[in-house]
Amino acid sequence: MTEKTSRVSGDATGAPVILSNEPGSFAWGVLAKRHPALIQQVRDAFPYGRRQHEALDALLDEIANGVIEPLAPADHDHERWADWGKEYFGHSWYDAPFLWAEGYFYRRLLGAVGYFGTGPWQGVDPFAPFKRAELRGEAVEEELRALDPLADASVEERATALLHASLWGNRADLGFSISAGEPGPSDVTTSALVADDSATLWQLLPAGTSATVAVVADNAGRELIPDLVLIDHLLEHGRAERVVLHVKPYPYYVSDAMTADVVDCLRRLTEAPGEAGRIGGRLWEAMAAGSLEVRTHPFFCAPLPYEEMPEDLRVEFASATLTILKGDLNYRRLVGDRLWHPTTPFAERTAYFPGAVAALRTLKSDVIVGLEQETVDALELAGDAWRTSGTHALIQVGP
Ligand SMILES: O=P(O)(O)OC[C@@]1(O)O[C@H](CO)[C@@H](O)[C@@H]1O
Repeated sequence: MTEKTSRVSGDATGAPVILSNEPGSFAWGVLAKRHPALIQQVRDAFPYGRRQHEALDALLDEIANGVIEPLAPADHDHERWADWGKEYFGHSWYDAPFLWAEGYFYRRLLGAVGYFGTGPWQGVDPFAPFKRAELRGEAVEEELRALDPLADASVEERATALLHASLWGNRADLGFSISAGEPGPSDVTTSALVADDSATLWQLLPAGTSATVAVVADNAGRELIPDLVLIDHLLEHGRAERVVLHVKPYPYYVSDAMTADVVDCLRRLTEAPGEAGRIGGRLWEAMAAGSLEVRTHPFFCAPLPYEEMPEDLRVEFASATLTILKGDLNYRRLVGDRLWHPTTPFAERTAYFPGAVAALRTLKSDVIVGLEQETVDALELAGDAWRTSGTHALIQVGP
């Protein structure tokens, strides 16, 4: 890693929890630079009134100069956050665990713009303009056109291409592009995979069985479209009889998908010509038939690792043949947001998971497990910020 590693706090597991208090570290940069830039983008995208601008100013000031304040007692989720944040309120944002601080930042941002209030801005997604622009953009257009030649490829080639499209779709996250610039769509290849358990993934889903696959979505738009195309492939080729797509209950981490985003993506697909339109039509029917179902749960916006998932979600994942977790944040929550030794076995970190789980993730934060030592050595030798720059990806299956 050429970047400074985040300062951390250790405990009995031996692997330190990532904090944001080391200037120059990735986590510090997210709080000190990415979040203020995001607030500016949101201000520019909406004609907010004075109340919202003042609340956003206060949030910026609190993060830069103050201490973490709790939610107002009248807020609907005050009690939940009072519990999750009791150790951190009254301390600097930079000294709280990075995972917690980011989750709470998004909750406070939504509060500041009136998302949870009773006024006219209730339910207005502050990130919707960015998501919409992406969905209407040339990159999506091109990606949809690229589905046409794939229709003639062999089933195996198609399966691999669609799995990789879903994987690399994770690179196109809007929060990431705030600090990293627009990712180039075609400058990455499978050789950038630092771990590849795709053979195991396909073995878990042999054609013709009655598998249920849970897909825990990450970003909308350029990530969700290839996720949906992969889901269509699983259903169409009998690798799954039923797919449950889990999305966020409210706007989160800039471009995370909610039900409204699934609807927008399905419309985008159905309105497209050629193969994309046919896939969109099939998915629309799958929704009506119940073989594709969208669900959400408050835990998806909780600042907690999956190890602490509630019982109803545990039962849900236990009943799936395979749960596919998309993206960097889900990975951090799956293995724990800590500086593990990179060769710590993925199976060890996911042993608590109630069923088979696959992570499809481009690397956009310091957390990593399950690598071979020679892979780590080669990555370190290359000298770039391989853990955080989104140039590398992984497919890992456990436990
Ligand atoms: O979960 P995603 O969309 O793949 O990534 C989320 C992300 O952009 O947000 C965090 C920093 O804000 C990082 O963990 C990661 O880079």
